[in-house]
Amino acid sequence: MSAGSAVTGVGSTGRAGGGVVRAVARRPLGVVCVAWLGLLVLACLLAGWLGSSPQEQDLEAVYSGPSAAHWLGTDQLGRDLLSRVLHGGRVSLLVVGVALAVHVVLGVVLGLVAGYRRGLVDRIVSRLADLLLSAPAVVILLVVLAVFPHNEAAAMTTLGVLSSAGLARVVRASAIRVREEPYVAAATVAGLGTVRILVRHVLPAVAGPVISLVSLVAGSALLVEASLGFLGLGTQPPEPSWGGLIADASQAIYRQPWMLVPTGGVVAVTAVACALLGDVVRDATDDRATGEPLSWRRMRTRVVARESREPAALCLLSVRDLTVRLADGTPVVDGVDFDVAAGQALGLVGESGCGKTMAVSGVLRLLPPGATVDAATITFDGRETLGLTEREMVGVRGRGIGYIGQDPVASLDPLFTVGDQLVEAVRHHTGATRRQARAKALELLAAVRLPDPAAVAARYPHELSGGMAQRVSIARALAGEPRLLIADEPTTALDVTVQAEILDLLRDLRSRTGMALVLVTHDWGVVADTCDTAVVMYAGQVVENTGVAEVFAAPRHPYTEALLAANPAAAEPGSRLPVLPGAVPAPGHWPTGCRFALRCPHVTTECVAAPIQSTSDTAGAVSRCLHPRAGART
Ligand SMILES: Nc1ncnc2c1ncn2[C@@H]1O[C@H](COP(=O)(O)OP(=O)(O)OP(=O)(O)O)[C@@H](O)[C@H]1O
Repeated sequence: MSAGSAVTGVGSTGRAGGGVVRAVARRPLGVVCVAWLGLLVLACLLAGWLGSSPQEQDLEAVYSGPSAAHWLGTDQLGRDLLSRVLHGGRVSLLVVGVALAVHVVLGVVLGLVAGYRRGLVDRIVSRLADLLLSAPAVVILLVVLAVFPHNEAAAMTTLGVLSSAGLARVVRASAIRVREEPYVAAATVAGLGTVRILVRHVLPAVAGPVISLVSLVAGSALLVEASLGFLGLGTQPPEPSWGGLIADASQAIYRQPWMLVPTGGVVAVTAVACALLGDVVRDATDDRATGEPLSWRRMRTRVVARESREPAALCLLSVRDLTVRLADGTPVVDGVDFDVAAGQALGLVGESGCGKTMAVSGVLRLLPPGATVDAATITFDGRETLGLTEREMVGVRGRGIGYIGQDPVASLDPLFTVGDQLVEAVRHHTGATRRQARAKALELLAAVRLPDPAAVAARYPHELSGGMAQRVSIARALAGEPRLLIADEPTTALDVTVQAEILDLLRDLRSRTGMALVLVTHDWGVVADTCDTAVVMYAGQVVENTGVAEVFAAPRHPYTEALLAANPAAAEPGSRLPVLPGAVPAPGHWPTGCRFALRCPHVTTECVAAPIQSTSDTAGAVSRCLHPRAGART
């Protein structure tokens, strides 16, 4: 996805992120519906002050039509209909509120948990939802009312439970979509716990569908309540309820047909207003769903520790024999070893599809659903991470290892301002008060060289340029003061000038904070300028691991040599750009022997006969080649 399209896609999301309320307020129909419902609720709440008592009888004026004394007329006992409609509304709206509260709490909690956690929880919730949706609601309501006669609260609670299944399904579907958004992955990498991510990032993003469906259910619940009252199963006379008033009016249909207008009218108009509001909210929030999910996802990764192999002593991060398999068992990273010392910068280099992203994702344990991580060891800061639970990994990510990705705008939650997101990260990592976190957030924005931090903090992600957004995501990654920052092609989506600024910033931060850096890139210029060590990957394997000066002076592996020769930055002006012919074999189609053999000008029969093992020279430089290039030390 180009930077431009990313900004556009997130921009539309961000616009709606200003709030469902603002989106609805821009639609006249929405304003009318909200105004009607708001006024009605207010009038019902103030019924005691607005009209006479609902039981006060005026036997001189039974069945009267609208008049100055009785704006909506009177009933069979001369009681004021306006007063009875408003007092009846209190009862009806209260029990509808009970149904909605149960509906929302159950539906949202079950839907969020099922959609976000997936697996067994999802299957259980889905089956439960199927069961509730197939249950005959009317029969169950009648049974409940038989057990609890005239208890509308019990009936409405049951209705809330039965209808929550539909909401749970809608929320589940939204949560599945939202959890694949890069900003949710970024929040996970920043070390935020599940509940916090659900409440802070997923819940606001599913607010649109939830409000839309709840409005529709409110209309239905109102009709059910009115029907129960009409059938005499609900609130009993002389206490007014909307259903009871309609029943009274229907009995006087020949004597005073007008009575049906205010009693039936208020129910009909309110139910229609709820339904229309649901439609308006759905239309207003539809464009919120347009953010394209990227490949980074929140995942439950199965981790397998192989037979022990010693991690490198004194290394901040030590990875041995890291293998990552997709859900179908296809390996995409195969036996990768590398070490990062404290304060060191390591460049992970290779063509697209070589497994660089998957290797760092394996370390962070953030992989596509169903993927597995096998390794002999992944030690961070002296601690083996393979045995850590997901909860313990949350502590490692963010505070121990920060992460910034390729698409900075997409990694920020479009629903919150930059300031909110930084304050959240700082508070999460440091436990600071809101005020302290705010001050720290501004410091971080200044540290990543953003002019006028206060103004930037007030902006939404879609109001930032790509370079600004990347600085913000670096600031957020720094909130936990990580000892290691993994930057996965952090400048891919940026133009050349901004690329240089961001790399300069990373170098500066590294020298100021002593933070180690793993930089995933395919740009040798970036490696030369920023890194101490180069790890070259090809078809899921490390084919060369050596110091940066050494790799430029004497590459050992023919792939490294070819990759360096194809570096456009080293091309002579006016000459044809060098290219590396052929393509990286796809995972699942790796040859048995040397994986570079098909593209290698030095290939021999023994290269293709059996897998090639890594060897290291006296200085510790590693290569995976039977015929290392001239100049290589032995
Ligand atoms: N979610 C996924 N599902 C299936 N295959 C995937 C997924 N993500 C990556 N792959 C495959 O895994 C292999 C390694 O991908 P990876 O993204 O790690 O490569 P990379 O070297 O980082 O490339 P790039 O520079 O393009 O990001 C590729 O063949 C890719 O197609």
